[in-house]
Amino acid sequence: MVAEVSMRGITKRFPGVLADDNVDFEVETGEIHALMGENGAGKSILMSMLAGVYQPDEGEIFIRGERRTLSSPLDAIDAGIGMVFQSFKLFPSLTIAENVVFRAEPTKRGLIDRQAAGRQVAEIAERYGLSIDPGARVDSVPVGVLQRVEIVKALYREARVLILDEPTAVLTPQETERLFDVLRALKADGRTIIIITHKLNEAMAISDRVTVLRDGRNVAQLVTAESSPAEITRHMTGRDVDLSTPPPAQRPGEVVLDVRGLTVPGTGERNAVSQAELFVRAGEIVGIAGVAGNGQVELAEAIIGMRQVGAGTVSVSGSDLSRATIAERRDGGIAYIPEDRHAVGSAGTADAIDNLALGHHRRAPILQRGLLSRSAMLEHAKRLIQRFGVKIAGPTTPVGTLSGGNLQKVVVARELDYRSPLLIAEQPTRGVDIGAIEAIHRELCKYRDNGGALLLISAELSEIMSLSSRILVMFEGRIVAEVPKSEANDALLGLYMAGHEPEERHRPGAFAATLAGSTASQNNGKGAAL
Ligand SMILES: Nc1ncnc2c1ncn2[C@@H]1O[C@H](COP(=O)(O)OP(=O)(O)OP(=O)(O)O)[C@@H](O)[C@H]1O
Repeated sequence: MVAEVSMRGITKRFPGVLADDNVDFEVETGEIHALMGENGAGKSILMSMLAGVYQPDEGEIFIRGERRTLSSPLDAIDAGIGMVFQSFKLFPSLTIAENVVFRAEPTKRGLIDRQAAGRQVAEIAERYGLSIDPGARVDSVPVGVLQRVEIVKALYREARVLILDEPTAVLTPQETERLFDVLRALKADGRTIIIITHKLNEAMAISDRVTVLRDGRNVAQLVTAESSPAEITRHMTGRDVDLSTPPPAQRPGEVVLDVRGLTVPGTGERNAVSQAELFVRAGEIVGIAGVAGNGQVELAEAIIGMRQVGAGTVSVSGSDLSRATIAERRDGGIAYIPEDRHAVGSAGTADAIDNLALGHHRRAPILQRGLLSRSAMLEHAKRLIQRFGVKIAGPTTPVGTLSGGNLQKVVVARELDYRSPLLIAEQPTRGVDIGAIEAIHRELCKYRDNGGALLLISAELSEIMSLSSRILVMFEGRIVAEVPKSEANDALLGLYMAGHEPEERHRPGAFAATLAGSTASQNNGKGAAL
């Protein structure tokens, strides 16, 4: 049988980096094929060559037995290949429908038929259960929706081969299930799916076969049903990885973050965040769960000062920072790992030395007698690159060229190294490989054990449940429930995330009331420590 896709002897070099090294990669028609490997293993670049974004230095590509030169994405689309990338390739000022049909617009009497475009996009979205509003402008919708737009865009072009680069990173468990239903339907239709993923459970659930890349080489091709997560992990990392639940927190200390009555205006009628009340204590991790777009990002941005607040206060370690600038808040003790590591978390054209020094440049040893010390910056960068195992050609490499997971490590390393009393971490392990997730979780727990207060916002319920001692659930801009770790499970959190009324003891504030009560009785009725 002729393979749908056959890449033979593919090599791709960048200055100082051998991204793919003589890779053979084959995918059968109508299969779902998972492409796995650590950050920087060469997965995205290999698939970018199939999508016509990059050209191999050596090797050949055959599509259904025919040798093809894919010099551009248009060539790839012509060959029936569509790719949904990790970083979105959308025009912010255009609508979702305009983005989807861009360069393939339906026309009527020679003019673009906007109505038909909106209708067709809505039809695809509905058919595959991807909820989007075709008329909404791209810059007005949250990151989770953007991912769905990218998926619809590829589906609109009716790709025979659909490549998805970590498509579920921004989806909830329920949305992921729905996407998998879509993928299964596409497969039943005879289409071929290649899914790049770091999630073993996803690969096990959805794929027929798995190819593993390590250091740019194809090290294993496995039939999923005959393999196991442990075997795949060993091929990816060359070692056994400990993914057991990290040890629980010790007794938390004083309140570090205290948010009261925080309201953040939204773009429409509804507030993005309404009357949020929350606190995080020293030595404690508090998780925020919620379907993307329910105010989590706005809440974090309001706390760090990136967003205008309608009402309410934000205090850190007893200081009211509600009117402070971002720089003052950072100096006041807030570190921040933003959801969008490209646009917010890093400067892509700057090198690792500069990116890792950001924020640290106002303090010794990097700031010396009012001047930046380049040698201190270099030492700082080298130390963090080593500690976090960032795969990078050298400290002077622009971080925009790093693989997604490695860029994430740069941002996490920089923010943890502030040793701030409060850390707000949004999706800290999104797109990060298994070994690195283990490392980042270990670092976050170490931060907590050293007395740090961590507000963790994550779409990964398993991550939230394994790290947090309390979980707040956001729905339509409100904190609607508060669940202690001991009572949390997927099903319960899923219900609250979908807006179900919480049980009495999970109502927000119920925990603080218990705490205040017990502290009050311990204090002989002299009042709560909160
Ligand atoms: N434009 C570029 N210039 C220089 N090096 C690059 C460029 N793009 C990628 N690289 C390097 O090529 C290697 C492979 O990158 P690739 O993005 O394929 O990794 P990946 O396996 O997809 O990783 P991740 O899981 O983190 O996304 C990495 O070391 C990366 O830093």
